Amino acid sequence: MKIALIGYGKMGHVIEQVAIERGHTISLTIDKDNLQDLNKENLKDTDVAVEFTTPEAAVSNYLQCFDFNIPVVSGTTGWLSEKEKVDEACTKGGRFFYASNFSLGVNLFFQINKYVAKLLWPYDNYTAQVEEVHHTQKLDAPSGTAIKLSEGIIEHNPKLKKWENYVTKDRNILPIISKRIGAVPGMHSVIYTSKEDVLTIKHEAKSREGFALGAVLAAEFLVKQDKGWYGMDDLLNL
Ligand SMILES: NC(=O)C1=CN([C@@H]2O[C@H](COP(=O)(O)OP(=O)(O)OC[C@H]3O[C@@H](n4cnc5c(N)ncnc54)[C@H](OP(=O)(O)O)[C@@H]3O)[C@@H](O)[C@H]2O)C=CC1
Ligand SMILES: O=C(O)C1=N[C@H](C(=O)O)C[C@H](O)C1
Repeated sequence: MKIALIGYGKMGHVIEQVAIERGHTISLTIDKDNLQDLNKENLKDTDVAVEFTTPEAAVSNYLQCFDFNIPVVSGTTGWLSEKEKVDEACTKGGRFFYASNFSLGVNLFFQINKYVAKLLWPYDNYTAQVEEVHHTQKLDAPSGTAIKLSEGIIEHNPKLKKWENYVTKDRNILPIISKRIGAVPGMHSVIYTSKEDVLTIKHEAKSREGFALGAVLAAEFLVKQDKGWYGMDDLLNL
């Protein structure tokens, strides 16, 4: 496959490595300083774009690619308040694959998380909390993964009404605690605490390679699909 990389930062570089290892070529690299190169002429030899940029840039990058009939895989977090625009574009012909976290382990964690939430919610002695730790360059908080974990818990716990990104003793609110430390690639925990014990489910990324491999596998999957919005549950048959 010929892959256009949109966003050539920490993730863009690791995706390039993994894509080449899997026999793909990079047809185009777009970063903040050459945005004008994202055009029809430059994309004519591209099969799929892989987009890891910023919350502000992501949606306009997707829509531009769809206009040129290029399918997009994206892992950029923090833009989902604009989800409707992308939904609409996908009904009109856009091919899109989105995951807030492309690692296999985290996608299994999403499933385990819902199961544990279903088991534990009737026990009033436990209170839940989500914690995420990332490198100090991360722009958004809470992380996209922490939001998805929290939505999974709230879906299965009728006592919880919403999540908030602060510590609270309100038992109707699920707190998400965000920490920014050094170069941590990504750590997520769901913690249930009672007077007697603590039950923790935790995922720790050792590097960015797991995210990059997931994104390249998603690109290989997306080029074979029809228009629409896809995610890791489609890729992994979860
Ligand atoms: N889904 C997943 O599995 C993962 C998701 N992420 C998410 O991916 C995103 C990127 O992460 P990361 O690579 O660490 O961040 P970086 O800051 O290292 O890279 C982002 C790159 O995008 C560039 N950029 C900014 N604006 C534009 C634009 N309009 N068009 C094209 N490129 C642009 C930046 O350029 P410049 O430096 O010049 O500003 C930078 O090189 C984040 O939202 C992060 O949360 C990260 C890891 C895994
Ligand atoms: O910004 C990052 O680095 C990461 N962002 C994603 C998120 O917001 O969930 C995924 C991963 O944890 C790394």
